[in-house]
Amino acid sequence: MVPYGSHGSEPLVDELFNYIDTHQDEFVQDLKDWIAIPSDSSDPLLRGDLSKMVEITAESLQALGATVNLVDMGEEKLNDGRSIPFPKAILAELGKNSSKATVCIYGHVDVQPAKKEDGWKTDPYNMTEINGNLYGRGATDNKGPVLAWINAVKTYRTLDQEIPVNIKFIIEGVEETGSPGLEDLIKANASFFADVDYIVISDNLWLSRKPALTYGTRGSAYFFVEVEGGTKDLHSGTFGGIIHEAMRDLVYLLANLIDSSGHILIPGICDDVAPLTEEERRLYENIDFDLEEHKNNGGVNTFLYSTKEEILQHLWRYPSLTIHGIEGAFSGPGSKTVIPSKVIGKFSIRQVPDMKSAVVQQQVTKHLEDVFAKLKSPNKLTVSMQIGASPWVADVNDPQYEAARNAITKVFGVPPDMIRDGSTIPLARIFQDLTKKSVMMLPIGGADDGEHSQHEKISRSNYIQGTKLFAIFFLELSKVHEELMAKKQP
Ligand SMILES: NCC(=O)N[C@@H](Cc1c[nH]cn1)C(=O)O
Ligand SMILES: [Zn+2]
Ligand SMILES: [Zn+2]
Repeated sequence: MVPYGSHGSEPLVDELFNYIDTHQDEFVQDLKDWIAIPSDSSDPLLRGDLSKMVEITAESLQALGATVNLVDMGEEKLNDGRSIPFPKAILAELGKNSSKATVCIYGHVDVQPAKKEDGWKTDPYNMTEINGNLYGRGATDNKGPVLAWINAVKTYRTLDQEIPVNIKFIIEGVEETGSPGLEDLIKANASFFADVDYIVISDNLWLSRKPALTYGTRGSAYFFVEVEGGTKDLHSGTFGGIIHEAMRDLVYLLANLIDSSGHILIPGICDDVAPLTEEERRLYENIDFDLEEHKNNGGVNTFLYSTKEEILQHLWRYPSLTIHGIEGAFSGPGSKTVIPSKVIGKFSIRQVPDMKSAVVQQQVTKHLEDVFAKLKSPNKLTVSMQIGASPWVADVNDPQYEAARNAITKVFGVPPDMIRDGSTIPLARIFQDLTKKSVMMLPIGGADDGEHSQHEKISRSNYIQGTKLFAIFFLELSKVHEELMAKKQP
């Protein structure tokens, strides 16, 4: 095995890049195999596939020489009272050299739901390459990036090159449902994380065609608001006009959450939002972000705001409220004349610094109860917060940010934009709070990848260049870590 540094770094970089370029079809085939497994964590019927996906990931890590531990995550209670096991989480480690930095990579192998009937042009579980893009559910969120890390490690192993850092992996299978049980897992495995110096997450997108480094995410407070009218669904010809319909109450409640200009109607909800400083305001000016392209990526005509600065601030540093759906409502084709007996409205609030989930829960519950009281309805209202994930913001002066900036510049020829993300990675803040370690997000997905949407994809180029980025990041991280350790020597 050739130790890194004994022959200068550039020949090694060339060797790594060359291997990755010449083996790219193999890496693409691995992604196709992974996407073929419908590991949708929201569907209890697919729990077997999800567990299989976790096992396959564990086997890939074992094949790299990692020690792999599959950790039990307990059981999920379903709405119908049944319980099914959560997929196990993977804790794996590769290398235990105390003179090297230890980096912990987090990812998830569960995916959002996807059906061809939702309007996909291709089968979401049969990865299809069109014009350099790899289409399939999980391509960018998050199977592609997880595999890119595995590819990077595999490249070192196959070339018999020493990996310049110790690597740990934490891979889970329920990120898309809010990572239940992950906080307990980290607490229960404190010794696994004790020697970790840096935590890296690659589970988001660039903002433009320029590579990015992400130092913050919004949180998520996800609510169910249930209105129960009677014991069974009824015929609207037989009961319509003589009863208090649950759906009418629910629609009224949902309509009182947000107005048409995007203003959240819950009293006090913005009280704790951190004020915008002059220094932060200036940050938005230099970020590469094309509003027209973003509209195009989303397939929308008009945004609620007209300037780049306003749009970025409303994605990153102000809360938003989205109504996602209604369980129990008639939603199929045709004209069914039903009165649903029980309906559950689902909405979430993307929380920002310095909002707290417990305060948000109390404000939302009180508001909905007050609005409901005005209806004088005999129906039963229940409000519950299903997910309470906090926002996360990191210190961009941490050494791993310097290493990532260097690696990005080497691979893509330009330094990254420093960005935040409007979505939620529950683990980022949990890790930061529990381990007090530096957390960074190093995305490889393109701005137009369409996470959670129809036609999700990752480009072949981002997947392969991303694999190179991760391989070079190990080298750059070992350098900045060594410098840091040398400075700390008396
Ligand atoms: N790629 C990260 C991601 O999509 N995370 C989910 C997590 C979540 C939040 N509430 C429910 N799930 C996201 O929607 O941000
Ligand atoms: Zn994700
Ligand atoms: Zn996701």
